[in-house]
Amino acid sequence: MDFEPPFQVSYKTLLKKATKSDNEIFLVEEYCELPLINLSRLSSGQQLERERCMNEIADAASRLGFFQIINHGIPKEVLRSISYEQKNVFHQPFQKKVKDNFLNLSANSYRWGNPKATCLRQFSWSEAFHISITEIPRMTTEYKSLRLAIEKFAKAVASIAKILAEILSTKLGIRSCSYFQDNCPAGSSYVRLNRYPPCPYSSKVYGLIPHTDSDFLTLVYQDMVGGLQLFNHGAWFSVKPNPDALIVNIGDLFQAMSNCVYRSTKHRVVGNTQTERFSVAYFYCPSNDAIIQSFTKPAVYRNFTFSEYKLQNQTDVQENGDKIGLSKFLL
Ligand SMILES: O=C(O)CCC(=O)C(=O)O
Ligand SMILES: [Fe+2]
Repeated sequence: MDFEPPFQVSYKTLLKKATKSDNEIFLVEEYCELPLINLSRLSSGQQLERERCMNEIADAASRLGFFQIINHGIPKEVLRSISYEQKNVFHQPFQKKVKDNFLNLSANSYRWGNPKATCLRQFSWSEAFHISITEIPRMTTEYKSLRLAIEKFAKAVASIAKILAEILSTKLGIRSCSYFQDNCPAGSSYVRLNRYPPCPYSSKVYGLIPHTDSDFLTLVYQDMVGGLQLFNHGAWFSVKPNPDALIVNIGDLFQAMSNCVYRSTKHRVVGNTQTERFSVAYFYCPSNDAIIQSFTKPAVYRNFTFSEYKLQNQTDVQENGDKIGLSKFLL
């Protein structure tokens, strides 16, 4: 199939190790029931219902760093349309997808595998379009329906991200917090379209390597294939797909800002030998010069700007093949 990235050819030496290794590291049997939060209660006329809903959100963010939301208000059509369009774009010929001006996005927007990986555990058997919200309007008209689908999805999810961020900061005891309003303009966030092609070594090679997200919050819409796993109390658990839910996870910036009250939980994706998998992630981020500081004292991490954080992560990936993250900013 001409749309498949040439993993086997380009990463031959690395993948040879997978055929030799009999270390089946991803056989996770256990499912993790993510807290399922009904967001419609936020607009309930009853104060008690609203309070309960907000407490559940804060509780899930601190216990697990992951939860699911239902009745989130995103029209089914918006989700159906982004799913359809992302499948279509990933099924374009590989030679087209790798061209710098494909979709008229910035270079390096399309990613596959990991050119910096020096060993299997740094390698991801997946492809993605990483898109800054500011780039969406200039996407090529040839893919107008994709552009519209991303635009609608991003707009709907952005408003949920902002509401969740404000609830989480209120629950830290911060009153009338305008931080997100002031520091997270719509254009600073990102959408990432993910595709996990069938992988012949799926029990030995990651779909997406274990990582934490470098943002405040991530919202993910996934198909029904499954493969997302999270690390909790020393073990990996699979997340059961729910067609009506979006997954929310806390990113590093909220962990820093909350002095570790909210958890940026490590997660990964395990591929499938037979079936391709799709997901769309929305990363709720501040502007580059926003200062990330803890709301409460004493602080666990030193203050840093978002661009400083991204630069440090990039350097770490260059030098180690992997992100080190917040531990570099401990006081
Ligand atoms: O595909 C998924 O379910 C998760 C994707 C993810 O973790 C990411 O893009 O950061
Ligand atoms: Fe992630």
